[in-house]
Amino acid sequence: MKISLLVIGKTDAGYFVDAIREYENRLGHYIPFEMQIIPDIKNTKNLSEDQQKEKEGDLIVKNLQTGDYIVLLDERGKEFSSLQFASYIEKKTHTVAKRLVFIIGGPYGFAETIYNRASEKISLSKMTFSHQMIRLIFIEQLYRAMTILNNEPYHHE
Ligand SMILES: C[S@@+](CC[C@H](N)C(=O)[O-])C[C@H]1O[C@@H](n2cnc3c(N)ncnc32)[C@H](O)[C@@H]1O
Repeated sequence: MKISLLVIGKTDAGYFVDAIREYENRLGHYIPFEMQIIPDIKNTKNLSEDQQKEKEGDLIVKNLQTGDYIVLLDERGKEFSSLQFASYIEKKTHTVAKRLVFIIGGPYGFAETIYNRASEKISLSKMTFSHQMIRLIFIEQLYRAMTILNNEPYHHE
């Protein structure tokens, strides 16, 4: 199984870029992982929120592959502890043959078509984070999960 994180827009703040790269590199020692970046939509001023979400949705769909298992990161999704998330990932390694694809929405979230396409929604907190910040929080949690599954002394309860 390969894990993909599909995101909209380049990470522009340098402090996020460095931290995300650090955790991406660490993750690569445990599991095939890629962050796929979909370019930002241009001229969003002329679009309604729904139109922007739909355009982003079309681009998301273009980046999906047959057989992908799709999980949306969404503040209204299911919440896990870090131990529960580790066990969730472990189970997915037995059931997902190809790509486990996590998707982070744009500034207004996801279009209805993307909600319909996904198998699950996961929340990292009831609070809302910026689409840039949630990348780092998610990648760190994924790394934490891999260290838990490998009995390494990163996570402490
Ligand atoms: C600025 S938020 C969009 C918030 C928007 N109001 C909504 O209803 O989705 C951008 C993206 O970051 C992700 N995100 C933000 N907070 C999150 C959280 N607590 N848990 C999981 N994903 C989150 C989601 O993918 C969301 O679509």
